[in-house]
Amino acid sequence: MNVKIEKIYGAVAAEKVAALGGEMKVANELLHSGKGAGNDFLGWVNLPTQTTENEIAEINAVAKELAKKVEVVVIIGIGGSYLGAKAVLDAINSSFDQLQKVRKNPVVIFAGQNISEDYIVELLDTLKHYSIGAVVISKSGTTTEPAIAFRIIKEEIEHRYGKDEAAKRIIAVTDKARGALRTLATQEGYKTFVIEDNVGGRFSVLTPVGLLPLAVAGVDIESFVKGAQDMERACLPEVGYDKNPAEIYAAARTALYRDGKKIEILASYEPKLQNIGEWWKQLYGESEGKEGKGIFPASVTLTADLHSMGQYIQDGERTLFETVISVKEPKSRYEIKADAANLDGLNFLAGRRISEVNRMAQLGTMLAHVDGGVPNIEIEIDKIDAYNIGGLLYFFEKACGISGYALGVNPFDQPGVEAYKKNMFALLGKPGFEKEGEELRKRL
Ligand SMILES: O=P(O)(O)OC[C@H]1O[C@H](O)[C@H](O)[C@@H](O)[C@@H]1O
Repeated sequence: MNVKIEKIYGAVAAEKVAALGGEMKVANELLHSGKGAGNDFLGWVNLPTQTTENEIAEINAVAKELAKKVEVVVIIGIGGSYLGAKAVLDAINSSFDQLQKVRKNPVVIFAGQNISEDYIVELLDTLKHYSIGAVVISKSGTTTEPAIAFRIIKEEIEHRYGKDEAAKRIIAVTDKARGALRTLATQEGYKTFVIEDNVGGRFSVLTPVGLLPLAVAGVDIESFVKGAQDMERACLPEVGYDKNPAEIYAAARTALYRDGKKIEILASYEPKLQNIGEWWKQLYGESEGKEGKGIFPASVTLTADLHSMGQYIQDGERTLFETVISVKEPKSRYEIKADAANLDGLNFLAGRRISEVNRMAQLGTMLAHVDGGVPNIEIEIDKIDAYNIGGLLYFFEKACGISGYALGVNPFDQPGVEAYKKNMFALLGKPGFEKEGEELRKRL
């Protein structure tokens, strides 16, 4: 991985960014010494190198067992219990995975990430035609959205296969002792995997939360973890600032934020990485957005969004900066052909690869945005595969911890998320919320 920050120097001087190196180092050291805020949630820091071959083998074995039985696996979860697996799966699988006629692995789909009645009914209707299983994921075991979806999918599986067989088609990933899902899993005899207490949801993609769904879908989780392990080593505080990708990225975005750039747009020219953006938004949004502070994380997929958001990025409020995930080499190869009529005038591209056109679009856009007052950070990965994506996600986690400490917040809590939950329960008349419900209804 290469983190290139030269294209921000027009907005903040190189010396100003470099001067933050020491501060980033201190923040990075805090993540390892455990002396910073939220230090009971630092289990993710050394997680990749602590993951054993046995743990990976067990996840693969359980996934294989389930995959043998079913055509479709419904992964139920929300937030950190959903976005990581979704992001990696989309990045690694064929863009048209669900249309493959010959398949080695079950189709993996997601539920519990919304409360849409239409979504659930359409899901149940579709599942009728397939042999199904489920992986239910909730760290707390009490989150409403996945709990509702699981209640419904569990009933469907039990109805179709009976309780005993259902217990073989359902796997739970949750807290080791607490929460309704743990109680239920024990009672029903589900196979379970544990999310350790010291790993927060948005930092849990390298635990069974991410690894199990990925294994079910046939992703090489060994390489995924290996990529994260190598990145863990590359981002250690012992690695000098100049060579430390997480510290460099954290310094660049911190410098820009302090200089008035309040919005970071994560961009990619590979549509498969779109959901990496969604995962990244939770990671940075929940970690930094508190106490009236924090960079607002947004994302775009280019070139598609150049035809929608491009205008704003080029000419709108100058509070933006852009971080581009660029990919050195595509997996495939396709050359544009010559056309005798050349009505579209594109024969000048004949014999050239589509990726070359994409590359020039990327380079041209970067310069246009920089000229328009949008500083650019480039995060370059070699290719989109399990190894490189594992590394990319760990890199973002590490840089997030460092940035959060530099911002002066606890990057590992999310107190603000409770506000909507309280109101929803009150409006739904949950026992214990009667008075709040009455007050809220008056305001509607
Ligand atoms: O895994 P769960 O406990 O179900 O939590 C799922 C998600 O919902 C919460 O409200 C938090 O804001 C997220 O950080 C978390 O990832």
